[in-house]
Amino acid sequence: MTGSGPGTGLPAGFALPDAADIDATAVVVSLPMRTRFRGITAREVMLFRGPAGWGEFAPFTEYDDTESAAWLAAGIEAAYLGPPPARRDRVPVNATVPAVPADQVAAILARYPGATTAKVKVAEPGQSLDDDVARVAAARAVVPSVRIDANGGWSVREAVTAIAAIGEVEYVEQPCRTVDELARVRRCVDVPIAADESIRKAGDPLRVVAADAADIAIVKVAPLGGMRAVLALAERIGLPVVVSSALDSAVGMAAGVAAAAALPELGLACGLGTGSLFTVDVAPSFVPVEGSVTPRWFGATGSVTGASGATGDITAGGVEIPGMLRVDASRERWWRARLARCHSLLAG
Ligand SMILES: O=C(O)CCC(=O)C1=CC=C[C@@H](O)[C@@H]1C(=O)O
Ligand SMILES: [Mg+2]
Repeated sequence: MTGSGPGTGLPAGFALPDAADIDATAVVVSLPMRTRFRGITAREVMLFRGPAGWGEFAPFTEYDDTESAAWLAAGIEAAYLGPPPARRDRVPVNATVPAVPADQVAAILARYPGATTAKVKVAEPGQSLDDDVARVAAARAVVPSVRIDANGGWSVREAVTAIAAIGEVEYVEQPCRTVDELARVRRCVDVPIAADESIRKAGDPLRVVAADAADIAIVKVAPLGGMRAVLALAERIGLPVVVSSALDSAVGMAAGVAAAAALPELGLACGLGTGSLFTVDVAPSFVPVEGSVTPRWFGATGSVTGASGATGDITAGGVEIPGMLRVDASRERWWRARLARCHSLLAG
């Protein structure tokens, strides 16, 4: 059985491990968050171990199996192949500011020591442009460079108005939902446009280039099918890239940092500092030092304590999962069924 193909990122000829092998070491945890982010206050992730270390399978719960299969490929790549060779030992990261009231921004930025760039969420449903302007201004008061992410929340007209009101930013990420709208906004404003959902959720991630819709590509390891898929896309897309997290645990973050460390060129800060959004993680988070994080891999060496198919603590390869983070039996069954379905899609 091989697992290569579009959207998986696994190399041709790679022997897909059996679902039962993955299931045997799989653990599902729920990481509590300090601040609501993309509508959630706890992040569920499934973790498993292979010969190269830990891998993560954590598509957001509302994602369907077809989209989620790429996330499984990324976890399998991590656990069975490990990281590609690194070209640098420091990866600059941005601070990530959720759609909080402006008076909370400074406290959030304090968790990113030395970061000089903040990515501020805007266009949150139920909030106003004044809220966005105030939040961005609060970030600008602390860091020299601010980028914003609208997650497709604006129409073209709203985007043009909002960008003018918000003022100078490094770039605007996904101002509108579609590629054509991005292209239209890009023609109307001077600020660079970054594509995120238009790449990670697209049938063809290169369409943003053909449509002249973006100046910068946001690339994420899990949705794109793995570290090697990100490197291949970065080579083909011909735009500066920003490797960002998918709200990963420390295990998934290790893959994001490894991909960023392996890129031939990295000129922009990456969105890999979201470990700070969790109150507790499965390993010490990638907390920035002087604005950068250091690649680290959660390997397969050392003893394993604890069993996956039960409650209780598990430690292995630098990962420490306290039993209290593990989900209840019904969530565990849901994740294992999802794993089996996505594995079938990869195998097929
Ligand atoms: O880029 C960052 O600073 C952090 C990552 C981040 O913003 C996201 C992670 C996960 C899901 C997404 O809604 C969100 C994004 O849109 O980029
Ligand atoms: Mg984004």
